Amino acid sequence: MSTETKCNPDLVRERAKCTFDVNELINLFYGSEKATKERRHFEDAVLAVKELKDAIPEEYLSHKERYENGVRKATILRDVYRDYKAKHNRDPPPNQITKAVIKDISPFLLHNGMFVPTIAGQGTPEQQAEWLPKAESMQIIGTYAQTELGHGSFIRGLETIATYDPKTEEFVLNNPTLTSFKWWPGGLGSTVNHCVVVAQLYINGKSHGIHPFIAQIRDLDTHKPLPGVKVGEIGPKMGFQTANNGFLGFDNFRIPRKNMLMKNAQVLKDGTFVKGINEKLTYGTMVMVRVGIVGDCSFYAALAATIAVRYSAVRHQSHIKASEPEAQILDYLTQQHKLFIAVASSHVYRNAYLWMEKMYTNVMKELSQDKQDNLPELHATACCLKAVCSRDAGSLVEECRLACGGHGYMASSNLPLTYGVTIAAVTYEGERTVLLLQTARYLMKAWMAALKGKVLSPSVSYLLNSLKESKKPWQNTPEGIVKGFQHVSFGKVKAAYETIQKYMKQGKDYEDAWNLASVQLVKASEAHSRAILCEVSWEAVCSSSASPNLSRVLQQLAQLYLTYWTLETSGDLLLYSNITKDDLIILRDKYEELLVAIRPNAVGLVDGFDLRDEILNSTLGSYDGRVYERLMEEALKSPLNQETVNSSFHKYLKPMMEKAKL
Ligand SMILES: CCCCCCCC/C=C\CCCCCCCCCCCCC/C=C/C(=O)SCCNC(=O)CCNC(=O)[C@H](O)C(C)(C)COP(=O)(O)OP(=O)(O)OC[C@H]1O[C@@H](n2cnc3c(N)ncnc32)[C@H](O)[C@@H]1OP(=O)(O)O
Ligand SMILES: Cc1cc2nc3c(=O)[nH]c(=O)nc-3n(C[C@H](O)[C@H](O)[C@H](O)COP(=O)(O)OP(=O)(O)OC[C@H]3O[C@@H](n4cnc5c(N)ncnc54)[C@H](O)[C@@H]3O)c2cc1C
Repeated sequence: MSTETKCNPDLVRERAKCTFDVNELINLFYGSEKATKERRHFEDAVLAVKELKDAIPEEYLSHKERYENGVRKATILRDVYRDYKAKHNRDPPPNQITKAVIKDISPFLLHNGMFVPTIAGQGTPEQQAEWLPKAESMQIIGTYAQTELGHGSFIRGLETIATYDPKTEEFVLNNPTLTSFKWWPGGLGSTVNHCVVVAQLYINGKSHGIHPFIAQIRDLDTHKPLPGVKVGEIGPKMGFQTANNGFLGFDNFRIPRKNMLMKNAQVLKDGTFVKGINEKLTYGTMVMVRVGIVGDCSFYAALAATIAVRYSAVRHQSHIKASEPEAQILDYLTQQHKLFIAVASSHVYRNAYLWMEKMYTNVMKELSQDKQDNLPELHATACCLKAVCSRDAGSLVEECRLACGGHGYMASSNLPLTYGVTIAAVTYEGERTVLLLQTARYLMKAWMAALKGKVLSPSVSYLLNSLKESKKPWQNTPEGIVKGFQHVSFGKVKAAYETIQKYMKQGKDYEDAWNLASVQLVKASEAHSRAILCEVSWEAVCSSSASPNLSRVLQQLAQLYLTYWTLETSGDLLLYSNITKDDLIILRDKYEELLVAIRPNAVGLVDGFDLRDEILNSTLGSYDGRVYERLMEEALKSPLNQETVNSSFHKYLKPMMEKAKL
């Protein structure tokens, strides 16, 4: 981090006010002092590579140049990872340094994030032995090709066909229609030479559902598409410009039988199909990534909050009191209301991610012992938390951007790009509504089990408790608020269930009744997620090992999250819990008190995310607060500023002005 001496004086004053040890917060957030040291050490190693520094901001590059620069840097970054592993005999620690290098999304994201994990999770030991060493060492580069032009959410409807030919012991891949073309996979455009293709399996004319296959699509030497492969890039998007998303179609393209990933289901040489123990295990990589996305949401909220809080400490505009100098905009309570929820939410998502990671690891362990009892709970929880955290994080990033006024609209603030990338997570890895409806299926089942008095899984056990105990008087404590959110979820689950029953009594079948109740079902899933986020984050704060000074601030942040959402969803609480108008007024006052209490620590709190200037990549958010200098320095990099008079003057403006004289 830069030294205090070069800092904007407002930031120096803010840091002096902080009531806790920022290093303690950093170590707590990242797990330990050792984890912080190792992460910083690795980040240093990456940032020391001169070739990874961009000469000019990426926004000035063409689409093609931007991609090529992305690939160039991704390959260098890959070398740094490899060297670290060779030297330390372990992978680099979790870090976000890719953001400092690639800025947008790496063309290797899908290779590391889904191609390798799918081979590891869906391949037999023999298949893993064959593919993993090549993939991990980057002898081959892959992606995860599932979504098609016509189908993304409903994957049973995928149209890519893999027909088994027992004579040659091969699968024949075909994309018979335009809508069957793969569309979206990252890296597919021009980067990868392999992919996991999710396709409908046909044996002797019989369909056996969707399965993952490994296909080599480009020649390893020339990189040309292999015969029978039509592949390309899908063009510019809201973000993800360097992710190199692509399309792909096969025309009678043959792959060996061993290329079907057969950990779950198998096709024997003679074409016998052996079903797996649970066909949904084929969806395993998506579950893992959904858990990871909750962690990503923590990062994006932290990044946007760091930029906006530091900027708000430096920026002065208008007066709170006419007699005083122009105020730091961070002193306006409305600004605190916009920003502190982003700081608090980052901690909430982080705790939820750690909680989900544990659940995921346990279920994977159980699955390896053929125990599937807790898989539905994992799937349902990953779906709703991914859906709610990504949407909320997108809104928080946008709010932080808006909170930076006009400068937040500058690409150099890094907030527009961050918004584009964060909001993508609402759609990828399962569209929000679709995932919330998956959780709703689970909630309806849990509700029916609760009605029968059965024991429920831990994450939904509150439904049974709420059913058994009549509503107790509202308590304006964090624990009381958590209970309140559980009552809301309980009430919404019950109402959605009863709505389905109502439509069925009117003669509708279950599917139509489900569709008619689906707005309520989505809301029930959201309420369930909110109850989990509140409970998990409050418990994490209460059981943390933080010192009293830090603990006080972390509790304030967690309470801010609880109170913010109580006030945001007061209508629901009035409907489904025993909260009263008076309680809400007390909580409104409490919320204002929390904003005021957090205010002196605002800069310390974002320093506690320990995001380096290179990761922030923002004129507004640097540690030293040299906002205006950086804005001007960045503006001067514009190619339009490299010449005094642009040729368009002579070509267009002057002729126009001269014509106007006639
Ligand atoms: C400062 C802060 C620092 C913080 C630092 C934090 C660091 C931590 C971060 C990360 C950690 C690392 C983790 C790794 C992350 C790596 C990320 C990199 C990758 C990013 C990728 C971005 C690019 C995007 C890729 C993609 O989008 S790939 C394509 C994704 N596609 C989808 O998601 C499709 C969505 N659709 C579906 O999943 C399904 O179609 C469906 C909606 C689930 C429906 O399926 P269907 O077969 O039709 O089932 P149903 O009939 O509806 O249900 C039947 C039954 O099955 C159950 N079910 C369904 N799915 C599952 C499942 N997965 N598991 C178990 N069970 C399942 C369902 O519940 C039903 O059950 P019941 O019948 O009992 O109700
Ligand atoms: C940036 C980005 C990167 C991606 N990367 C990859 C990748 O690497 N590999 C890959 O395979 N895919 C990738 N995808 C594709 C992504 O997984 C899909 O876009 C996503 O799963 C949503 O599917 P869809 O586009 O078909 O949306 P649709 O399902 O068509 O959604 C459109 C609307 O229909 C609604 N809808 C659909 N079904 C239902 C239903 N059953 N009930 C109620 N409403 C419904 C949705 O809620 C939504 O409002 C990526 C997408 C993006 C945006």
